[in-house]
Amino acid sequence: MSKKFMDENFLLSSETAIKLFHNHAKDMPIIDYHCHLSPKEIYENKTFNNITEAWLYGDHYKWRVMRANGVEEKYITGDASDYDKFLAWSRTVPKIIGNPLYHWTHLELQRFFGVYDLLNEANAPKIWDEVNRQLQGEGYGARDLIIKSKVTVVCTTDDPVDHLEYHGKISRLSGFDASVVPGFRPDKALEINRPTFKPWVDQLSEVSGMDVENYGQFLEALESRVRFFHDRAGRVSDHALDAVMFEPATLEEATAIFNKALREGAVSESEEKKYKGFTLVFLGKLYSELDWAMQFHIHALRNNNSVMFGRLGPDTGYDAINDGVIAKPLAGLLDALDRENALPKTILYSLNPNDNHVIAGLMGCFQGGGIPGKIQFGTAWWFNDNKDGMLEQMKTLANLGVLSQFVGMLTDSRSFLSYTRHEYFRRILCDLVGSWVEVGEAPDDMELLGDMIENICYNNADHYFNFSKQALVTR
Ligand SMILES: O=C(O)[C@@H](O)[C@H](O)[C@H](O)C(=O)CO
Repeated sequence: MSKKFMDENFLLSSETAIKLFHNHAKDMPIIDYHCHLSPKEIYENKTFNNITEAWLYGDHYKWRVMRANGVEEKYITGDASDYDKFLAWSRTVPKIIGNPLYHWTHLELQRFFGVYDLLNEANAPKIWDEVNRQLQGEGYGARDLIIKSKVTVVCTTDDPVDHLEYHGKISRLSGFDASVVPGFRPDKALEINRPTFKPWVDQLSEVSGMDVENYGQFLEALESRVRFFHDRAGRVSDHALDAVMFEPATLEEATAIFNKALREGAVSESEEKKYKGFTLVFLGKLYSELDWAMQFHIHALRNNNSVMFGRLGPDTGYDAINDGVIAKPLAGLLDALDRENALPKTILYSLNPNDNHVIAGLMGCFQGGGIPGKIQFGTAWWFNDNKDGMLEQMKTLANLGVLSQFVGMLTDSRSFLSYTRHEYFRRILCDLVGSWVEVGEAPDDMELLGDMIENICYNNADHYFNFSKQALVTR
């Protein structure tokens, strides 16, 4: 007798797993410590005219499988009607069994709209009408969906030159109990060989109100933005290290490379490694002083389709997994900070699962300071954000580190309906731990295991990030 599709015990294959999920995971709140939601849309409590707006306007995960299913681009990012785009998605969903989007799509229909029908072309008209009726009613604005999902903290991803005006506006809202805090994403300060570098330096000067004519002034202005974010409840940085580039460098070397980049443009690979090495150590020391968590998202191979990059820009479903050597440069970077007693709390993610043991191994080299889980092996990211990837990441972490100190899941999403990814993760986590009990590899001690589950679902992140959970009134 096959198990009912996505019932209340979805992904739970033992009595222990069922008890752990329903009694310890299901009702825990959520700290979404990395996502790409728009602070403006949160402040404006953006509503959605239809499910295409909520589902398909920005989700490159869905765009990617639609293309693979043969859907023409006009029905993905083009000028087709919202209904026709929804129909195209409805035709795609029955074809993506085995892909997490099949589960996420039905979880979102179940949890936010009480719709338990399968999404397919035949049911599409009925689901379109019912879901849109609800979306156009009360309680489906961006902030409503955050509260409905029991989210206490949303950490967005923001450029250092961002004014964070919407974070300030949100913090002054009455009756909205979630905190929306900025995430410091200084990629444009690091990517010295990209065309964005010099224009960004000019922006930094303008926004900071400081002259930036040399590297020392650049670092001062960058520091002023870190402190600007900190004053507005920022406690997390995020770096996309598509390749881990690190070489030790002196201030004089980094200064000369910075000046060369501004004067001549391109610098050599070795110069780029030295510049990034010095600048990342500078920032890491600041993060450590301010007790921030530093995130490294490693090994994305971005914008591989140059034609579509030209048409649609980044984060549009044309990225892939990079490969390369990360162990030695990453070890060098972490050690450079640790030697100065300035290694901050750090979360290491790699898009390449071949790096899992490298990261989990390195993680163990730099724990300490009395901080539980100071160095984290980050949750399964992007192409790994599926049942197999999550299990692989958690088993590797358990085998090489301390799973009980894991800060758990994040959405990394641009959609306000993605919070069911936390439920998906929690079910997988409970089934993994439950499976150990079923075969006698873990004690059937529901108090011990229940605490472990609740900590991974929420409490660890609460302690680790120490976000302010009061609505913040910023200056
Ligand atoms: O670098 C990023 O943060 C983005 O590429 C992001 O990770 C990606 O677009 C995504 O959302 C993966 O889940």
